[in-house]
Amino acid sequence: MKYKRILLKLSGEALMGDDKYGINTQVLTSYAKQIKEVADLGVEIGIVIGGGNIFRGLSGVSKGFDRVKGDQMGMLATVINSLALQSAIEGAGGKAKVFTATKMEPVGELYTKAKVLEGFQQGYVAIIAGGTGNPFFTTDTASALRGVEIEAEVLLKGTRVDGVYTADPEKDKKAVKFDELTFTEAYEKKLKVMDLTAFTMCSENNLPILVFDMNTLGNLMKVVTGERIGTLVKN
Ligand SMILES: Nc1ncnc2c1ncn2[C@@H]1O[C@H](COP(=O)(O)OP(=O)(O)O)[C@@H](O)[C@H]1O
Ligand SMILES: O=c1ccn([C@@H]2O[C@H](COP(=O)(O)OP(=O)(O)O)[C@@H](O)[C@H]2O)c(=O)[nH]1
Repeated sequence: MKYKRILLKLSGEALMGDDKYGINTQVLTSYAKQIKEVADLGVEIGIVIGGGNIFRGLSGVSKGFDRVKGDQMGMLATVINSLALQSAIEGAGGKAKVFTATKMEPVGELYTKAKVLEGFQQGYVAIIAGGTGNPFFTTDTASALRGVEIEAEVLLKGTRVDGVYTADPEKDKKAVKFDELTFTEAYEKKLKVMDLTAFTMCSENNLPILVFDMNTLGNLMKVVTGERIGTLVKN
């Protein structure tokens, strides 16, 4: 096994699959299955999930919402996705707890590092919901923060592209994939791996990021067992 403790960031937008909005059951089930398989190996898994499939604070602003309210709506959207994922992991026969950045009992327990580590010892996957709890941040930043806090060995960014490219592969067919690069290279080449706040947090705290395609069944297992897929970004 390559990693014993991971922080998995799942994009809310990827959860839509081919739908226009919300949660696609097939994608959700595939995520849950992959997570359960890896948890069964004894890997300790913290998960931060986005909310872009339901609501993004910035898009609220264009509709006339106050930014802070919009961001709070976005953070609540991540809680909705987290509950769906918890339910799907349980449906697949696994064990998962939801922790929230702000008080929300009985929806989830208030997040603390200690509670997450205790959950790991009891064999639970820890879904850490509600972003950072603060507006003007993203779930990328929340995943960097929680990853550093829980002392994960790597931040696995599961998304719908299979790594970091010389340009956005969804827009530029000639883009070439990197197998590995440093934080400095990614920064200088202005490659969109994560937003800069998240990126800096990882770099300063020496938390490597591995970007990989989570929408292909079995990929999470490959990553955790050390098969070289995706792109590794490190110091
Ligand atoms: N240099 C790049 N390498 C890889 N993906 C990129 C790059 N630039 C932009 N992207 C885009 O970033 C997306 C992945 O980021 P992610 O945060 O998971 O998506 P979202 O912002 O939709 O939640 C991809 O769908 C891809 O189109
Ligand atoms: O710490 C956080 C995390 C998220 N958000 C809000 O939640 C929304 C959904 O998160 P994100 O866009 O990161 O989700 P993803 O792109 O991964 O679907 C964001 O647009 C923000 O409005 C926030 O305000 N603070």
